[in-house]
Parts: sequence; structure tokens; C-alpha cells
Amino acid sequence: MMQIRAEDLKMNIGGTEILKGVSIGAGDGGFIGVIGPNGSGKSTLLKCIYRVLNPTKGEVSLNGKPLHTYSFKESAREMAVVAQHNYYNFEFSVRDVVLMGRSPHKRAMERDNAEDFKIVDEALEKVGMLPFKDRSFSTLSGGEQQRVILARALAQKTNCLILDEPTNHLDIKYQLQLMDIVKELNLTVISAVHDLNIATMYCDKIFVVKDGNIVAFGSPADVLTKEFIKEIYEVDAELLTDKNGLLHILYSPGRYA
Ligand SMILES: Nc1ncnc2c1ncn2[C@@H]1O[C@H](COP(=O)(O)OP(=O)(O)OP(=O)(O)O)[C@@H](O)[C@H]1O
Repeated sequence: MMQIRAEDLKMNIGGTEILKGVSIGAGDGGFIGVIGPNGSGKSTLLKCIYRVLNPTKGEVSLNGKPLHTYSFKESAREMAVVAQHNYYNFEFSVRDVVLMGRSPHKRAMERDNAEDFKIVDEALEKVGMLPFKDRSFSTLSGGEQQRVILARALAQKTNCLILDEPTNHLDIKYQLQLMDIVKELNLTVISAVHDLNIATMYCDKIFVVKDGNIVAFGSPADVLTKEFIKEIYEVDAELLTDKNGLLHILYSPGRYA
């Protein structure tokens, strides 16, 4: 099973310290959420983990081995990413976008084979996008694109998934569907999550980021108290536990500082 650790990450951009010494870990199929207000550093932290950014200080490791000792291809066989924004101006078909998920498993110039096409179809089927296979990716709605990007990550067949706000763009059915798909895979997951109710439903543990620091860690039910939500997000929330023992966080209009 996959272990992933970020140790004392610092990130300076243009003289501003965006991450101030952040350590997080995930492994053994755990679903780890990263929550926190806008601009707190969640995406920056995830980008250091999925190698879009190089931390100014600190280190990310996979299975105890520093990430920089992996080639990009090697780390892509371990870790797939669904990023927050996908800028696709190009005219790839849906199938071709998902096929890109197979490239870490192929040698240079190696052709896609029947197995790759099968994996792509299975991944598209899983997210309910198989009927869109021949469509141009750029003509899809935001939510459809998001599901295709998840299919690409699934086709990558990794042990670890990094998700940055994966339910962005999705209506409630597809938010639940995406989280259910990811949960059922039992992969090691690190996901930035904005919706605290989604976090309580799906995350085993959450890290809370504020102003570039981790300010709390624990199970959603332990961390997300009324007082803590007020402190972190400056909103008044009511907490309710339903008959199944699931925590719900309720808000009211105008109840913020
Ligand atoms: N390249 C950059 N140059 C300058 N500032 C940056 C850069 N990248 C990020 N920042 C700043 O760093 C802070 C953290 O950004 P980040 O995207 O990590 O936050 P976030 O917690 O993911 O926010 P959100 O919830 O709004 O997506 C923000 O104030 C952002 O403006």
C-alpha cells in the first residue's frame, strides 16, 4: 500500500510565505481531506505533492523515498491527479484525453493496445461518460469535463489519488457519485474539499489549513465543532447528527462575521 508524506513544506512565492512548514501524511487506503478557507494554501500544498511546484523547503516522499528521486513517469505510475482547473483549448476526443492516463505505463512511441482501450472504456463507464467517448473534450460541460478527468486518473491505475476540489462544477448527484467512486477504490487519497458536509461523509481524517499552517488534524466529527468552524471560517453553524450517526453542518443566511 501507498504511503505519501509531506514534511515541513515551505513555499515562498514573490516574497510571500504561502506554506509555512506544513506536514501531512496519508496511506493504506485512507481518505484524507484538506480543508480551510479560500487562499489558505490548500492548492499550493497539493501542487507540491503532485509535482507542479517545488517547495522552497521540506520534502515530499512516496513510500519513504523522496519524490525528486522518482522520474515523472515513475511517480505518475503511483499517483494520479484531478486538478482544480483544466485548461483544454485543444480538440482532443474524450477517449484520447482518458488514453493519456495510460502513458506512464508505456514506453516512448509504444502504441496503445487492446488492453489500454479496455481500461479507457471501463474508466469512462465508471464515471457515466462512455456515451461521450467520441465527443470533443472542449465541447463538454464543466461537470462532464470533470468526470472525464477523473476517468483519466482512474485509467492511470495508481495506488494514490490527489484531488483538488474534485466536486467543483458537479451537481449534487455527481458530487456524491464522484466521491463514492473514489471511496470504493480504496486508494490512498488526499483531497482538497470545500464542502464540510462532503468532508464529513467521505474523509477518514482531515487536515485544516489556515494562513499556510496546519491548525488541526483528526476525524471530521472531532475537528468540526461549532466553535472551530466559527474560528476557521467566521460563520455560525449548527451541527446535527442524524439517525445514522452522520454529522450535518447547517448554515443560515447572514450568519458570518
Ligand atoms: N503564483 C503565485 N503568486 C502569488 N501568489 C500566489 C501564487 N500562487 C498562490 N498564491 C497565493 O497563495 C495563497 C494560497 O493559494 P492557494 O491556491 O494555495 O489557496 P487555496 O487554499 O487552495 O484557496 P482556494 O480555496 O481559494 O482554492 C493565496 O493567497 C494565493 O493568492
